[in-house]
Amino acid sequence: MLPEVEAWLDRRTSRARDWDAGVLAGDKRDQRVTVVLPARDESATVGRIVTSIRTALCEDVPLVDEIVVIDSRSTDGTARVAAEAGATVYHQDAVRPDLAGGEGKGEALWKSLFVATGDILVFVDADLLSFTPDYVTGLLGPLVTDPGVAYVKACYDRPLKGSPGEAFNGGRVTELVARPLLNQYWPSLAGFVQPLSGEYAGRADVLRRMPFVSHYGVELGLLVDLLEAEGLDALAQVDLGVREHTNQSTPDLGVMAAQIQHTARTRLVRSGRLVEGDPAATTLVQYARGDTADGAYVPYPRETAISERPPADSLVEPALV
Ligand SMILES: O=c1ccn([C@@H]2O[C@H](COP(=O)(O)OP(=O)(O)O)[C@@H](O)[C@H]2O)c(=O)[nH]1
Ligand SMILES: O=C(O)[C@@H](COP(=O)(O)O)O[C@H]1O[C@H](CO)[C@@H](O)[C@H](O)[C@H]1O
Repeated sequence: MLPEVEAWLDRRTSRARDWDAGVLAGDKRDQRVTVVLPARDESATVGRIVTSIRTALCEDVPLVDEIVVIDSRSTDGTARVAAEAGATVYHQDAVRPDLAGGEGKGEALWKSLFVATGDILVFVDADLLSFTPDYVTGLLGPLVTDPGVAYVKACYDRPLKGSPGEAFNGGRVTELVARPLLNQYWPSLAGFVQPLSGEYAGRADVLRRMPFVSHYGVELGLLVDLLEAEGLDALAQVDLGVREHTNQSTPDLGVMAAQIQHTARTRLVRSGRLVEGDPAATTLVQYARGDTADGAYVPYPRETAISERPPADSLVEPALV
């Protein structure tokens, strides 16, 4: 491990219990805080998370000023559930409709930059099964108290359903793809225990200067780009204990893995560390047994291409007509 990473781990790692919501509510002064939940078909979990944030961190303690849910083309009533729980809900395609064409989680997060009013934005996945308000309090701690911190990632144990005791059985793409890639090409980021964690927070003005990769490339893209733009010491992590969420299937994580590999490749090419000859293929052929009598395998081509939205600040707001 690089000496700078060892020093960073010591200096820039804290724990949720180090931070008190009431104290931070006072310390934040006139800074507004928005919690953003990107949600695609999360009606089973989004309501409890929004209610938990609203009651504990808006009503009981005035730490959070706004809860935004970006409805990411849900078909299960997510928007209604989130609104009934007290969130302000925006459909991702209804935000800046003049900017059509983005896809996936990264698009939902990028669109939140055009509607969230916070000076500090906290991103929380809407499929969490273990959410508690100190997830938000912990992520806010370093940002509210240290102007030198621009971005904070959660870290936690990630047990996988069916293997509750194993802290790192979950985060399969992290362990099999992202962590190896980061250690090979961005060893300064080796101190992040959960580089793909879906809970993180940042200063809105900094995030508005960053490009957002589409789909599931957004977390790796932001981490690598923020390292370059802001430097390692502007980044921090907070130990939130344990995180459980609705896990995707392994084939679906294969698509996620390919999107993350594409994201890493674009950054390596952009920085001149990799010369791209023929462009990488973006079709991932997966397999399943067909329903024919002989049960032969059937190929399932999956699209893994990523795209990238420019920094929000680089776009001129549409003229008011
Ligand atoms: O097109 C998408 C895909 C995902 N998500 C949300 O992004 C978060 C993380 O996605 P997911 O749970 O699919 O990823 P995982 O946690 O399984 O890696 C969840 O709140 C999803 O609802 C989204 O808003 N739009
Ligand atoms: O960390 C991971 O390997 C993946 C999959 O986690 P699991 O193996 O389902 O626990 O989950 C994360 O990665 C996504 C891509 O960055 C994020 O968008 C998710 O929020 C995060 O849960």
